[in-house]
Amino acid sequence: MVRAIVTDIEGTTSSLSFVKDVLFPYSARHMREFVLTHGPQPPVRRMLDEARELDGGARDDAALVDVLLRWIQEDRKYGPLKALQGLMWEEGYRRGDFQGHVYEDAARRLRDWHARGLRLYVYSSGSVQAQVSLFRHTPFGDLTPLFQGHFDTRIGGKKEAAAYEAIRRELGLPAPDILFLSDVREELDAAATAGLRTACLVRGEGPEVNPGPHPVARSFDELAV
Ligand SMILES: CSCCC(=O)C(=O)COP(=O)(O)O
Ligand SMILES: [Mg+2]
Repeated sequence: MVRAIVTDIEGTTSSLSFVKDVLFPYSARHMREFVLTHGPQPPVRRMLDEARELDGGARDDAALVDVLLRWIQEDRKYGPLKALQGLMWEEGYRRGDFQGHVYEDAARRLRDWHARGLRLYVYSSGSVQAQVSLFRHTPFGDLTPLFQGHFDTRIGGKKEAAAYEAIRRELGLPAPDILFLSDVREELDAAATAGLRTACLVRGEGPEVNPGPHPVARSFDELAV
């Protein structure tokens, strides 16, 4: 029996184009000014130092911004980049520059599952802060009360079975009681290796999705939960 659902965001609850065409360009446009303005603040400084370490070069902030902009273009899922983006996006949501895109079927079924007592979690490469901001500012209102917890890549990479084992331990449930939803075959393979149930969302947006052996759903309405 499914007792908990862990969901990906991009391509699953939310459209690829919102992330690629709204969020990523927004963070690219604001990166330089954000680093100059907030760089001296200790939490931002730590993120910048981590980014510098990852890049391997002792660069100044101006050069580091160029590295961060390249990482955005290359869709790198690096922790410090994701943490910086999360802070910038929170400003964007607060200013009303955009709202968090969530498919109508996802918002409705998440509410339904929550009302039925299922435990709901998010696992995304976006930072926990970015996840909370997105679900707090949706056209369907604040969806954050639906979730019992959030995971980002601090628990491990989304294509690594160990990350799903760690999530299972955190949830304290047998693996077959947990359903993981994603639009990426390798993420689903990793979750299945850890013993979780899986379903592949095929939203019909972007490149063709190869679901492999995973059950396919075109929307949350097609999930048998
Ligand atoms: C929290 S929304 C932004 C998601 C993001 O930054 C990203 O790289 C997409 O990651 P996902 O694991 O949701 O595919
Ligand atoms: Mg995804």
